[in-house]
Parts: sequence; structure tokens; C-alpha cells
Amino acid sequence: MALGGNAILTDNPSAQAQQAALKSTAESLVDLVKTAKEPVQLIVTHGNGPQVGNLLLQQIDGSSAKNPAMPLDTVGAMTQGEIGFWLADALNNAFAQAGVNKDVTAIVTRTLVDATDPAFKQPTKPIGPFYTANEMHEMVAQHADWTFVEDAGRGYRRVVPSPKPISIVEAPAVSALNSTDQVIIAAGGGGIPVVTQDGRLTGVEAVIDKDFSAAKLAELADADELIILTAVKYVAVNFNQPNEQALGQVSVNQMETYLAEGQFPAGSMKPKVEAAISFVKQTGRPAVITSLDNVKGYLLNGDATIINQ
Ligand SMILES: Nc1ncnc2c1ncn2[C@@H]1O[C@H](COP(=O)(O)OP(=O)(O)O)[C@@H](O)[C@H]1O
Ligand SMILES: NC(=O)OP(=O)(O)O
Repeated sequence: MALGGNAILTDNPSAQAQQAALKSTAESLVDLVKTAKEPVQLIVTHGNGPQVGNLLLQQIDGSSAKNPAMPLDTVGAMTQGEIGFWLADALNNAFAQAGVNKDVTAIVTRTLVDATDPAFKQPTKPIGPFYTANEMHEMVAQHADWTFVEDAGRGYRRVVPSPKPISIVEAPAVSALNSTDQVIIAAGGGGIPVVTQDGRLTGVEAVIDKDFSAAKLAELADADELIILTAVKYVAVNFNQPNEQALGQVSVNQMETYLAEGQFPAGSMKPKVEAAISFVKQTGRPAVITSLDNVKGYLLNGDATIINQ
């Protein structure tokens, strides 16, 4: 299961507010585990775009020779710790409250990417806060190598490279723990990006899309299905147009046609649809895109966007 931004962050980026959002998320997930018709084994992945960008800024603002700023891969690892801690705590408490005996483990997870991935030369992944045009120009004056994009009318955001995952280094450990019926939190923030260099793994500065990593981990962990949770109940064609049409059961072929038509914007619905298609093609199993609010409804009624072969 991949958790979208609204599962963690409201409009208040304080630790307390994010923990409060995750408390509610955890309660939904525990409710789902409790009410599912069959036993549910969960592997959960989450995003980190706002958090990794904010933490990166704190590194720069607070750094000194004795206390140097950490690089982006390390900051990504820090956000796995941060959100993994919050989510594990929230799930433990929600399970205890529901009288369900289940262990929860968050795993620091590395994601293998290709050092020659063209994404390293073309930053696309928005991280951190939104800026006005003036604020953005001030940032560029101080950091000439930073790239910004305008994000859907909401302001400007820094973008960093986002290579595609090739493999998840800790996938065997995730599978082993999952077979003990624990809830596993893994590949948070898409996983810490690593490349193979001279026969060893080394971190690289990037932020991987969590939906692509979730699809890769689901494939490697032999998951029965991939569930991508976001803020909408259904994927739609002609989204936000008078002729918007919600999608229920859809074939991969049909979804690829919609993708080719440009129905899904880059940076929001497109990576989710691409990740879902990739999982279905690799495994022959379904991928679901729906909202956190509807996930229980999906399990009970099958009502969501469900992509099948
Ligand atoms: N065709 C579409 N169908 C449904 N939602 C869409 C579509 N295109 C864009 N969206 C928007 O994309 C959002 C999901 O992207 P985003 O918010 O970036 O994901 P995340 O939940 O992972 O943070 C949805 O909540 C919706 O507002
Ligand atoms: N890493 C990642 O995909 O984070 P967001 O979902 O928060 O953008």
C-alpha cells in the first residue's frame, strides 16, 4: 500500500500535526485489517516530498563547519526514520486500541537506481515548501544550481532528480518479516536512492517517487495487490471537466490509451497510473487507486479504480 501526501500532511507541517494526521491514517488502516473478509498482510510505503524538502532547508540554514549539512540521500534516510517512527507509533497505538495483537516494524530501505538514468540531468520531483515568484527568485540568487517549477497554480517548488527504481535492496527482509504477519513500513519516500559503483552500493542525491517504489516492492514481495491511496476515490478521465468520468474496473490496455491521450498530469496522477500499470503487467495481479477514506469500502464492496490485465 502506498500512502499519499494527505495521509501525513495537512496544511500544518509541525510534528504534532503530522502525527495527528498519521493517527487518523493508522486508525483507517487498522479498521481495514479488522474488517477485511480475509486476513490482511500489509506492507506500507509513504511519501516524503514535503518533509525531505523542509529537512534539507533546515540542514542548510543551521549548518556550520562543526555541524555540516547532510546530503539529500542522507536527508531522505532521515525522513524514513521520522515518518517511520510516527507511523509505527500510530499503528501500534491503533492496533492496541482495537484489541488487535500485531507487531509493526519500519525498515530503513534503499532503492537501487541506474546511475545513467536521464532523470539525474532533468529534475522533476517537487520537494519542500511552496514559494511565491519573488521568494523563488531570492532562493535562486542564493543557490544558482537549484531548479524550481510552478506547481499547478499553487506556487513554485524546488525540484530534484527522481530516477526510476530498478530494485529494492531490502525486499528479501521485507518478505521475511511480512511472512511473520507483522505490518511492515518500507521504502518510505520511495527508498534511499543508491547506485552500484565499483561493485558496492553508494547513495545518490535524488528523491524517488514512492508510487513507483511501492509497485516495485509489491512485485518483489509477491503482493496479491497494490493499493495506491490518495485524496480521490477514483481516477477520472477528463478530470475536473464537465464531462469528467470516474473509472471503476479498467484494463491495462484502456489505461495505457488514456495515458497516451494525456489524461493524467505528470507529478500527480500520471506516476500513480504508470506504477499501477507496471505492477499489473509484471504480476498479472490487480492494482487499485482510491482514497484513504474509501479503502475499507473498497475491500468490502470493490468500489474504486481497479486496474486489471
Ligand atoms: N485524472 C485524474 N483523476 C483523478 N485525480 C486526478 C487526476 N488528475 C489529477 N488528479 C489529482 O491528483 C491527485 C493525486 O496526486 P498527488 O496529490 O500528487 O498524490 P499523493 O496523494 O501521492 O500526494 C488527486 O488527489 C487529484 O486531485
Ligand atoms: N517520495 C515521494 O514520492 O514523496 P511524495 O509522495 O510526498 O511526493
